Amino acid sequence: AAVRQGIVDTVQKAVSDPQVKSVVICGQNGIFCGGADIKEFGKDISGPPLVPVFHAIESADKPVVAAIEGSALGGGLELALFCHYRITHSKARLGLPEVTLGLLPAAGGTQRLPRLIGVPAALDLITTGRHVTAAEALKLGFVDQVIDQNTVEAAVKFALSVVGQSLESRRISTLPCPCPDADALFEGVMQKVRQRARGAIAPVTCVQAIQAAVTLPYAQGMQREQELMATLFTSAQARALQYCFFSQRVVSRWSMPSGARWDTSKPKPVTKVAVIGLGTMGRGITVALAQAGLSVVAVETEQQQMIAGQRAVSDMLERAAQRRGVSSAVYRVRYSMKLEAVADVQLVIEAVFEDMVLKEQLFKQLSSICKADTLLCSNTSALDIDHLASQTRSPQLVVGMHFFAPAHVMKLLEVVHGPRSAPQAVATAMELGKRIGKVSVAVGNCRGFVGNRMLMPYSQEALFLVEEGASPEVVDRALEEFGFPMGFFRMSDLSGLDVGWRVRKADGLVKPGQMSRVRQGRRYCPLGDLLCEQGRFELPRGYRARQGLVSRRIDSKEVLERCLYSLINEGFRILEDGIAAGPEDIDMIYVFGYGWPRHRGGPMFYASQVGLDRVLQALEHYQQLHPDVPHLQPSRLLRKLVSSGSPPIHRWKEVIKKPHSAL
Ligand SMILES: CCCCCCCCCCCCC/C=C/C(=O)SCCNC(=O)CCNC(=O)[C@H](O)C(C)(C)COP(=O)(O)OP(=O)(O)OC[C@H]1O[C@@H](n2cnc3c(N)ncnc32)[C@H](O)[C@@H]1OP(=O)(O)O
Repeated sequence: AAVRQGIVDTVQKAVSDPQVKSVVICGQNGIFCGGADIKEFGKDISGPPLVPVFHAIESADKPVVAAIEGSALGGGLELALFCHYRITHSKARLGLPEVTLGLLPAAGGTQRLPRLIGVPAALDLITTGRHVTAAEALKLGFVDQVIDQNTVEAAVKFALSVVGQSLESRRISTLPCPCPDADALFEGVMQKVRQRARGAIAPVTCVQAIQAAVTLPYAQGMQREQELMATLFTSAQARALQYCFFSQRVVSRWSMPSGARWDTSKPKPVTKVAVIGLGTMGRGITVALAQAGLSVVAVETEQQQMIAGQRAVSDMLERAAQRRGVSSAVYRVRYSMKLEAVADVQLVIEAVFEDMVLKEQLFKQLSSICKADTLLCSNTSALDIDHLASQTRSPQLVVGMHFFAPAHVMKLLEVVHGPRSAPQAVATAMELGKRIGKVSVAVGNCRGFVGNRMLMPYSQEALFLVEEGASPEVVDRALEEFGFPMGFFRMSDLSGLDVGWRVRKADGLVKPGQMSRVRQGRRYCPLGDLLCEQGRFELPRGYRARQGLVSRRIDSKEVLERCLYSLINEGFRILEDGIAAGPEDIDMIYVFGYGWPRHRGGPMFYASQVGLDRVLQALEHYQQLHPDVPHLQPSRLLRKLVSSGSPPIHRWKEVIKKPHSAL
């Protein structure tokens, strides 16, 4: 509000003072403007409206120049688009990212950008919200000059040089908005956006607003923009997306149950890293590290795997180099078939087959080969980090670094601390994650950590629903309509049914050829095992008949409640156990690692929006119907939160109080 008031007062003064011949608008400390303060959005917005004063800038009879350094995003770029000229530093980033916050650029962005750069380019920028470089902005035509020197000085010089020149063609509101074949264009774009948006309303509303720029005169288009913004501004999706924006930053300020924190633990410098194992995960991890400029030693002891792995890594790096317009020689990867090659690295990431005995041996060997202060990390997706640590001479230097496939693409990294992991080891892994562009979340050590632990009840419910009569398609359709890119069954098919089968075997749950539906004292569905054993895909009907199960009609409400609420319930247990520091950590893991739709904020945020009492009631209802399913038993924390009046999510920590490690 204070910035808006400052802009209004100063612009009015500058425009009306006859002694002022031209005006330059710049930001402080090398940043033009990151846009509206998102924290103001939840409340009643105070301070003056900006659009009228922005129009006063455009209609001024003296040149107004934006000097853009750092960022010009959202309302910041919209302000610049009202200026007559835009001079930009080469390192600046520009964009209209409102769609990522569940909004649209409502200070004229949807009406003015298409007039300046054409409808197709504006549609791309506004519906994706992507940031562009100054060079791309120049090419697209929404900045006038890109410079490497002092931007404000250059803008002042320029502003003085154009005093007295006609400003007619510089007023974007007066430009036409031509769009040949508009109907076909918008129909095609709308279809594409709907498909990509998976239920998010903001991208679709952005398209409607841009369409108004084509079909309506400027003033009416501006009014339509306001009306459409009003439908988004207080929406649940906007709240969820803005929660995600802040949560992504909250999780970087990690803490451990011991009290160790991000701001009191200093990471160790890391320049040279080793990756052990060149399977799918090892390849992706090697590429991610090399792309971030680290020197990587990739070790694989099996010759065929080494040949295939080396080729795959080289291909990926070659493509990355082409995209960046550099030679692939900038990437430093050395390959070796001997473990001794890791002797001088500062950090090792083990990515061998998911087998505890194999990993135990490897950690023992690494502990004797590596320097005493080398950090030893495991990419295991579920195994006990503390047990691996106990194989080494420095257990405090062992942490989990759980990547998600494909590791050079997926944004999530779970950094797993065991009870003995030193804060510095966690700080180093978190810092490395940040350096390679990951959203890193620090979590405690338990079976499956956070993400996979919560996936267990979710996947079991999906299978139980099929036992009871739902087809895999019905389950997947409900989950995909909710916003997941893939339902449980499609996801399992893609990642390989044998992956889960191997985990269940290791847990002693698989009894080949046996149909028993109770294992280890609880309900179990052997369908997945039977599929793997027999290689069959049309199994459920015959299976139900053999088991004497009577099929019933299952609707998408039940699919969602049973799959999602049981996953959420496990999330509450994770919070109770101190495995995750807060609900934001769980939510970012699900948004960045498991395809949870971002516009629904993550499972814990979703629970808070549905209403904790409703989640509790539904769990109680299903638990009565299925008393042999322990994961439907509502967690203590959920009950405690409901009996504390279901506080908003940012106040859950007060109810959780002192977290403790279960181990
Ligand atoms: C002068 C014009 C103002 C416009 C005012 C408009 C008033 C509203 C009426 C009209 C409505 C028009 C519609 C306009 C809507 C918008 O403008 S929505 C906002 C659009 N902008 C963004 O989405 C930018 C978001 N921020 C970023 O992308 C990045 O933060 C950055 C700016 C590129 C900087 O990145 P980096 O250097 O990596 O720092 P970070 O760690 O990300 O951020 C530092 C801290 O700043 C907080 N923060 C950043 N942006 C905002 C923001 N827009 N609002 C509130 N807070 C923000 C961020 O949370 C960090 O905080 P801490 O975690 O506490 O350190």
